[in-house]
Amino acid sequence: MRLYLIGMPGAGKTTLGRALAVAYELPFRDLDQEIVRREQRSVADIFAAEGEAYFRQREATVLRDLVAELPDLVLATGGGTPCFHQNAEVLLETGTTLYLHVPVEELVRRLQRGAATRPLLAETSSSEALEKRLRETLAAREQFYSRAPLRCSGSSCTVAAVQRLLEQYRTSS
Ligand SMILES: Nc1ncnc2c1ncn2[C@@H]1O[C@H](COP(=O)(O)OP(=O)(O)OP(=O)(O)O)[C@@H](O)[C@H]1O
Ligand SMILES: O=C(O)C1=C[C@@H](O)[C@@H](O)[C@H](O)C1
Ligand SMILES: [Mg+2]
Repeated sequence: MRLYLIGMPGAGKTTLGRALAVAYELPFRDLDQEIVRREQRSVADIFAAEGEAYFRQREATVLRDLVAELPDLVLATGGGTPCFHQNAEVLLETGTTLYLHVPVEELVRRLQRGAATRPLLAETSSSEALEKRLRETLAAREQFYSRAPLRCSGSSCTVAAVQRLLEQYRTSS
């Protein structure tokens, strides 16, 4: 089985993905970390040196490589992954996608400290600016995120809750 976690930066894709991989005894990969490993430089450095278009190309390629390589997988995607290069179709066609929906106020709390190191949030100097950027980003991305057949919200995104969701989904489809 392949399980893909999508959602905004700070939604908890990596944290929950790791825990789900342990629970299901499946390999875990984090798409951002795989890109960093292959490029031998940070996401911020890739954006700074090559620009976003280059990063999106690498993201699309590494996603497809991982899918081809691993029939069993829990994958934490990057925040923008489903929004570029038909990646959403790859996710929908090759596994089960779960959208982690977290209110913007909570994302601001989680991201406030690390925003400077995130290329797309870097110039948000105040929490108001960060909140505005996150709201705009979510509004643009919701159409991609909401294609996921499974969704959990805020504090209900626990391992046990996702396991129940997956079980219901499997028996109904
Ligand atoms: N359910 C949760 N409740 C509260 N804090 C959480 C929860 N899940 C994750 N966090 C915290 O929120 C932050 C972001 O979590 P995480 O890195 O898992 O998110 P992500 O969706 O992978 O984000 P990124 O865009 O950086 O890849 C971390 O500091 C993490 O400890
Ligand atoms: O939301 C985004 O577009 C991004 C989120 C991160 O996971 C990284 O993939 C990168 O910083 C871009
Ligand atoms: Mg992550």
